[in-house]
Amino acid sequence: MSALHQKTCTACDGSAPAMRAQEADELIREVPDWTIAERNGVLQLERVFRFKNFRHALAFTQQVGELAEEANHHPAILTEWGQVTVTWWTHSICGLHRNDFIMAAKTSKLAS
Ligand SMILES: C[C@H](O)[C@H](O)[C@H]1CNC2=NC(N)=NC(=O)C2=N1
Repeated sequence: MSALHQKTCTACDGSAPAMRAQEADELIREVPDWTIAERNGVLQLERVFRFKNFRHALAFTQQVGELAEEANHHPAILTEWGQVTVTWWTHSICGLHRNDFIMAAKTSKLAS
């Protein structure tokens, strides 16, 4: 089976059920640098990427934005001096979908 970062997001029209915590706990093993957070009852995937200054953080932000546009799947991104916090979840289902784990793996690949 190919690695998660090589997979493509599938269409998610909002009819798919949000992933349960147990399933998310299994998939997180494939993206161990990411954390599952719950905000307002919504499970999300989050990782902080560190950079040496704001310019590098901004360049990474742009790369993540391009990745998101290609996949038509979009994260929340907080860009600060020296760090970028990327948060993935699927808005249409108010929770996690396999797509979020694929995007997390692709995001990590950008930074490696
Ligand atoms: C119409 C368009 O396909 C949708 O609004 C997409 C865009 N990007 C998205 N990104 C994320 N993270 N979740 C969504 O449900 C989502 N929906």
